[in-house]
Parts: sequence; structure tokens; C-alpha cells
Amino acid sequence: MSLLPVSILTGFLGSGKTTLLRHLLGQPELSDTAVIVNEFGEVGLDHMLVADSEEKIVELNSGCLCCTVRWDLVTTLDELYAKREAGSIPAFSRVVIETTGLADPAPVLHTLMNDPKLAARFRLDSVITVVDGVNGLATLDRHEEAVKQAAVADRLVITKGDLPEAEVDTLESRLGQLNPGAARLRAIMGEVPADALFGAGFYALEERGEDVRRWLREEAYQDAAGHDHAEHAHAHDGSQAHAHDVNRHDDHIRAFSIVREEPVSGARFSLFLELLVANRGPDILRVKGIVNIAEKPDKPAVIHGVQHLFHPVAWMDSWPDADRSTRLVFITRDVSRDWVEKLLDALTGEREETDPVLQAGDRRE
Ligand SMILES: Nc1nc2c(ncn2[C@@H]2O[C@H](COP(=O)(O)OP(=O)(O)OP(=O)(O)O)[C@@H](O)[C@H]2O)c(=O)[nH]1
Repeated sequence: MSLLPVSILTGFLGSGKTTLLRHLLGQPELSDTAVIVNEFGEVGLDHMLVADSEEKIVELNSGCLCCTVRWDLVTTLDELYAKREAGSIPAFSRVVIETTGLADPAPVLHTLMNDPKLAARFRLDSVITVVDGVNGLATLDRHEEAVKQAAVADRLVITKGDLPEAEVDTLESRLGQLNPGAARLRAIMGEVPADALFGAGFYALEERGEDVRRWLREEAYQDAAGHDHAEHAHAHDGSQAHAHDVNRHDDHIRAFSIVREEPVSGARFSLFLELLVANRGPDILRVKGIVNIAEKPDKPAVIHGVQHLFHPVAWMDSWPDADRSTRLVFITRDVSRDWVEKLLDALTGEREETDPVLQAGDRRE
């Protein structure tokens, strides 16, 4: 039985999520999509949306086609699935969850990644984050949730480029520093091709092993690495820690990759992840990786974590190409590449002389 893909549509208040969704649902590729709207008190626009595309939206509570869902994701998805099985609603083949603009998307991701009941039926596809082309820069400055929404994205959609006050280029480059691996798209009144937004997920990757490089986009993190280095150069010579406004939330965000040529022992790598999470879990916004585990050299392990929770490790059947190096990409809040590298090397044996316990407890940047 194939698992049904679930995408999360997030983005700050008024950024254009509903407009995007309305446009997407008009496209044939998404004609069999169930939409879960996690909204409180903003019924008007979403009612319109439902009315527009009635036959294409399966709504959730008690069979009603136009209701706002109070939040219990597991129950909601479960009931939705049961109705689909019973034939009381159309056999949708994809779910999109639109989160409320103020939400931290991590709990939704955690639920989808780790709830065993959901895992038997659904798979996490893409996290799509909508960023307002006019207000986006200010929102990133002011609201940490907005930064987190951008940091966990697989796809970033910048809206409102048609308005004269839009600052789309500046915003795009800032988002590129924040989350270099996410594809960036521009949408005017929600216009974006559906296939650019979906099929980005972890499981799609298991099904199509050759796409692992595309999923990881590790080279994008290397391109962005200059940013991280520049910060350290400033901090270490005692000068102003940063050229930007120090209050900007995304100046605390680091995006970097780590590459190791030598295979690592499975137990040691697990310990690395455990210590990473135990020490800095809330600040590890997203980790993805393809890992060469010494005990299974022919089958790369694929890891994927959001804050303190990791998706169960997936083993791919084979390496996508001749490159068998371990490649990890991180988006963190105030956790430096150097610190993560020291922890990794201490635990996986490349620096045997280093005391792993000391390293793990050392939080200084
Ligand atoms: N000019 C312009 N307006 C847009 C664009 N995208 C969205 N809007 C407008 O921006 C406003 C907010 O858009 P919504 O789609 O409701 O945003 P949302 O993220 O769903 O909003 P909340 O549900 O309140 O968080 C609406 O008036 C839209 O018509 C765009 O690309 N250009």
C-alpha cells in the first residue's frame, strides 16, 4: 500500500497561503487533494476558498465541507483516512495542511514524522513556506516563528512581487542564507506550478534513490558557507560580532554542511545524534544527511531531524553514484559548524584524543 503524501503549507499571517492554495487547487495535478486548515477565527476567506473548489477539498470535522479544524492532527488525519476507506468522501491522494500563520511548524512535523499510526498511512512530503514579498523582511526581523518557518522549508514561495513596495531580491538572498537547500520560487497571486512544490519529501527519496542529492542539496550549503565563516572572523578578533543588526533573529541561524570521507560506526553515529539532540535539541532546526555507516557500506543511511526528533533512519538500496562520503546539512540557531564537527569527530573516532563527554558539554561557540 502506498503512503499518502502530506505537505505542510506555512507562512506568516497574511503572507498569501490561502491565495496560493486557491491557485494550486485549480490545477489538475491537485484535483484530488484534501486540505486541512488549522485556523482560528479567520473563517471568511477560507469559506470562500471552500466554496470555490468544493469538489476538490475534503474537509474534516463531522463530514462538513467547510469547517475550521480545531487542532488534533492525529485524530483529524485518522478520521479523514477512515472516511476515505469507507468511501464517504472522495479517494483523495494527497493532503495539504495549512497551518496558522503564527505557528511554529515543528510540532506538526514531529507528529507526521513520528506518530506510528500516521506513519502506516501517510508520509511527509514537502514543507512549503510562504514569505510575504512586502512585509517579509520586517517579519523576519520581528518574529522568531517566521524565521523558523523559513528554516524548516523545502520550498520557499515569495509572494506579492507585483507590488511596488516589494523587496523580493533582498528577501530572496536573505532566505538563501537562512535556508540554502530550499528551492525558492516567486508567486504573484498564488501562481506557481504545482509540480514545483510537491514531491520534495523524504519518502519520495526512498522510492527514487537517485534523487538523494537533490533532496540534500548539500552544494547549496557550501555556497552559503562564506556567511558562517565571516561571522566567526568578526567574533574572534573581538570586533563587532556582526555587520547586521544584532537583533535580527535570522542572524542567529547558521546553515552549513559537514562532509566526512571515512565510514562511521553505527553505534558511534547514533551517539553523536543523541548527544547533539540532548545538548542542543531546540536549536537544531533541521538536519538532513546521507551517512556511510561502516557496518553497511553498500547501503547509505538517510537521516532527517527537526529539533529534538529524528525520523527513523531509512536505508537506501544503493548509493546514487560513486561518491560514498557522509554528507550532513544543518540549519541551527547559534550552534556553530565547529562545535558540531568537534562533537562528530570526537565520537566517530577521527580525533580519538578528544574527550567526547567534555566536548558534548562544551556549549561555547
Ligand atoms: N498584490 C498581491 N496580493 C497578494 C498576493 N498574494 C496574496 N495577496 C493578498 O494578500 C492578502 C493575504 O493573502 P492570504 O492568501 O489571505 O494570506 P494568508 O497567508 O492565507 O493569510 P492568513 O490566513 O491571514 O494568515 C490577500 O488580500 C491577498 O489577496 C500577491 O502575490 N500579490
